[in-house]
Amino acid sequence: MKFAVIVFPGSNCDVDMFHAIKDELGEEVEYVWHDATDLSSYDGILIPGGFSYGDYLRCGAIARFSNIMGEVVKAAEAGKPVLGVCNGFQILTEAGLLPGALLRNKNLKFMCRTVPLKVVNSDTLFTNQYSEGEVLNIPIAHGEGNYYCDEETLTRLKANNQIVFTYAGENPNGSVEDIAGIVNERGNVLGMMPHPERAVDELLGSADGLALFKSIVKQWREANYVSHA
Ligand SMILES: NC(=O)CC[C@H](N)C(=O)O
Repeated sequence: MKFAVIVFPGSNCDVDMFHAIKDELGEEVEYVWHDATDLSSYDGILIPGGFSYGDYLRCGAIARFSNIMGEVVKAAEAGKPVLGVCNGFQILTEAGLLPGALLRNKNLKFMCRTVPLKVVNSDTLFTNQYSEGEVLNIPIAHGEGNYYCDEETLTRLKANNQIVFTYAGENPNGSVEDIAGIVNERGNVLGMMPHPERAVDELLGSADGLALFKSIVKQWREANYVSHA
């Protein structure tokens, strides 16, 4: 399986994401600069965290207009897995690929720590290697991680099982219903504030994020299995 890690000016988790895929997962991965206009040769699209365009005007608000985003939309429409972590999640909401918005943390501070994260839906292509209700240790590092959506959207998210992760301990940022990660209705676009790519080896303090990437690969291999019998 071949992944693209999209790099914007100001991305700073691109190297961690690349490392997670190449060294920990052992899959193919390439950096793709935000100016590129073709993602057709990639099977999975990863939008890493960081401070794209210095977080002006809002986190992700400028990155959403980069050339590459038209291709990210195409990939999502084609059913390819698209994962946005932290700034990546913010970009996906700004682009309209995921509902809702990420607001300033309720305490107005940048928060950087490992939090307990609950797997609410293990029936997605991103979470099939977890069990429902499992609690993971995954780092957060954000200033605008306070997930907000209106009542109608929340009702829809619940009805379609689109809430994938919630904060299991104290809600660190004020997110509606402790939401930490959601998928689109089709289930192939995941946005999450915590950083699974920073939790792929016990040496980093946790390896709980690795199964997320393994889930993507497992689903892809099953979907693209070619019998030579
Ligand atoms: N680690 C990140 O991706 C941070 C995202 C964004 N710059 C924020 O502070 O909310």
